[in-house]
Amino acid sequence: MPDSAKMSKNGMLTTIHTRIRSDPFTANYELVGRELGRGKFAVVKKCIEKATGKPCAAKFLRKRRKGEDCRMDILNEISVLESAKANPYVVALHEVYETNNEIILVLECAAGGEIFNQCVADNDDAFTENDVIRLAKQILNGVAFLHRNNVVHLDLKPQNILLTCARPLGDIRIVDFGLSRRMDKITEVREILGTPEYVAPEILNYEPISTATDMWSIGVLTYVMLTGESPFLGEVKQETFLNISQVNVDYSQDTFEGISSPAVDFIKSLLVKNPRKRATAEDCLNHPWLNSLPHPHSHPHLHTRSSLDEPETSQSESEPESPVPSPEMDLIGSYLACPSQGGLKAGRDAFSFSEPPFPTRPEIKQELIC
Ligand SMILES: Nc1ncnc2c1ncn2[C@@H]1O[C@H](COP(=O)(O)OP(=O)(O)OP(=O)(O)O)[C@@H](O)[C@H]1O
Repeated sequence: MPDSAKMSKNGMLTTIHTRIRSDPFTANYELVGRELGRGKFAVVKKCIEKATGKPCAAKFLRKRRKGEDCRMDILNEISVLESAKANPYVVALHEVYETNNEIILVLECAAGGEIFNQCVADNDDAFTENDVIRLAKQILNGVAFLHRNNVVHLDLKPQNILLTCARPLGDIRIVDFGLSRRMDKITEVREILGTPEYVAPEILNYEPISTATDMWSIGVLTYVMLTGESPFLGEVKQETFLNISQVNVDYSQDTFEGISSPAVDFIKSLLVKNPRKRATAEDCLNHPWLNSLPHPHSHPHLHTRSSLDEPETSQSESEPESPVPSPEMDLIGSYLACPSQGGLKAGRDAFSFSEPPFPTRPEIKQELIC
């Protein structure tokens, strides 16, 4: 049965076309191996489709969270996945099952795990600059597709960019659309979204969000992929937020040793406080760094493994143009940012707080994302 509902005022899309199955998931899939990962309200497990032997990833999402029914949030995630199914860099959704307590998304399995692991690796598994160029093009291809379809991801970070294969280095898959929003019919956003190290200054300042909000996160992501360091990470969340709002970034030779200057220029075009002056995904795809010849050297953090001998995968040429025109993205809504719920874990978790780190706009009623 198709499940449909209205667009909610905060940009959640809850009309879906995928049939929600009520027969037992285990009748059609066998769970195998260990957990692939988990988030706050979901656990992801590897499974095999019995009929075909195909490996998949089953994301088990709890419908009730903190005493609230969050089924609509899950429908929003499904809806976004559906709208991005033509893009090869957004994880594919195969099927959806529903039980009393959970909704199970059967996803394409990205067997190479999170790029986070290679970002923090200090050995031969770390990325070279050429690897980062190839992966950044793929991330931008996926994000440009979302943006053309008026979708913002709002939680882009190394834990949500997966690899089809870690060695040899495969292609990326963007996952976790739990915080994603449609930007066209949105009237107001009064939620706290994102992950401390990756959130844009406009979120901390209660200013409108837009596709540019994702672009800031891509700037942070690229910095982390190239240097292995998180540019705004402070000892405590308040320090992280201060670093973000002051755009306090270390572009020193020391940090960027062995990394080309177009790479630094690329990051600088994204870590711009004013969202209107930030590069768009299309701008980035045309940036000289992504269109340069292979770089002969790598940062010491990155070592020397080269991706040059690995096959190039399909890029934007294969992707159909979206018919949806770009909307005005700049008066979408306001975020209310709130303070810490404990120590940072190198950006693993999206945040939602109980009190703001900075003075709040009194007229904004706080609504926590569940
Ligand atoms: N398709 C997939 N293939 C392989 N691993 C996956 C897949 N989807 C998710 N994972 C793993 O599970 C983790 C959690 O998934 P996801 O981020 O979608 O869950 P979440 O509960 O929405 O997370 P969060 O609390 O950060 O919002 C991912 O970081 C990743 O490691």
